[in-house]
Amino acid sequence: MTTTAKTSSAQGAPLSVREYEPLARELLDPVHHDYFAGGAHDEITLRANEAAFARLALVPRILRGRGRPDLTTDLLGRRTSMPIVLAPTAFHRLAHPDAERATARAAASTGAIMIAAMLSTVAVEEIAAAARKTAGDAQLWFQLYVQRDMGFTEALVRRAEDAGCTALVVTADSPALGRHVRNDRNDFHDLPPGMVCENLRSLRADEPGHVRQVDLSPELSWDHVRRLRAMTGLPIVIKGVLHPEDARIAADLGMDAVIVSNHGGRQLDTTPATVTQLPRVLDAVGDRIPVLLDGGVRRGTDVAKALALGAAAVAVGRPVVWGLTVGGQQGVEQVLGMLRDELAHTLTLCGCAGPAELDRDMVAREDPRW
Ligand SMILES: Cc1cc2nc3c(=O)[nH]c(=O)nc-3n(C[C@H](O)[C@H](O)[C@H](O)COP(=O)(O)O)c2cc1C
Ligand SMILES: CCCCC(=O)C(=O)O
Repeated sequence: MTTTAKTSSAQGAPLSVREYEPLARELLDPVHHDYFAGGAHDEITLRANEAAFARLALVPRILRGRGRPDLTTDLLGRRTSMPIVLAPTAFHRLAHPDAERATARAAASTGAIMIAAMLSTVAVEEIAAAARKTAGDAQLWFQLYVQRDMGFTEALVRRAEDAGCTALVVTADSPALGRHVRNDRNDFHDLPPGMVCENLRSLRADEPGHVRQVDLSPELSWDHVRRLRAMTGLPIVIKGVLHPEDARIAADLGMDAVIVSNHGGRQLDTTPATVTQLPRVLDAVGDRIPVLLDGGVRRGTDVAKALALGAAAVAVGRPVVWGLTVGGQQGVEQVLGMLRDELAHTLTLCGCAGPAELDRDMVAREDPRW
């Protein structure tokens, strides 16, 4: 095998997930690229998420004769093809005209769970229809920013239920919108003409689905979540957990899972990298409810590290947007396929028959003094 081949995207098809980013950047309006790529304030957390994975080392086991790994995973009582979920990301029409429909088809054809964003540019019913047409058993979770107007929140929940979504993902790290220097500089605060948040459309003429209609409020509390719990039989996942105590409260209130997330570094800057905070959250609730993680997952080895520490699954945000931008449905399929194949390869090299065979002893922290 030669080792001269350049892996740069200029040489042909991308060979790694990261190689999709510069390709997407070439295609996107620079203002929209900044929106997708950016993080809050100094983007310290944005960088920290990826850097923390690089500081962890995998310690493989040898000669265990495990054969080819099986990636199938149970999440919230249902089987999924792999422990890699599509994180909710808003505004897919900025990336590709097929928008969330393409993402949903790609997730469905890969057998992966898509978390549809409340702020999607295609209505949840249409996203669900696209997914189901591709695979009858496609699983869609619905991400919700709980609105203080609980009547409106309930209307959204009913739409998600009626569309066949099988879980609600409540984003809890956004009592205010993160400040993005890039968006401020670009004066990007709403969608361009002709695009709206389809799930926010209402019959009122002054509410045609503008981003500014979204209520991100510091008044939101566990009380709202309790009311949501009483409102629906769907499993509820709390996204944006960093403090172990919050994970404990979520479990006490009957939540079905939590996602350790700092919103991809887009909310409070200087929060810890998610993978460094994961063990603390797992120590608090890991034996009670599944703990997922997102932020900075770019390689199968990153997935394996999070799983080895005890995550039930990971979610990916920006890589999906890059794939969508570059190739619509096919681009997202390629990105998901790469992560799946890299995870399978990593498990093989670690001597594991499946994600469940990874354990904490197989991850070591690289000591920077060595
Ligand atoms: C462009 C973009 C839009 C996002 N929109 C949402 C959203 O509407 N709701 C939400 O809960 N999280 C949103 N997120 C956060 C993601 O769900 C996820 O936490 C984050 O992207 C994970 O980090 P990663 O991009 O490094 O994979 C968004 C992230 C990005 C990059
Ligand atoms: C009001 C836009 C919020 C979408 C979002 O969550 C993000 O861009 O991170």
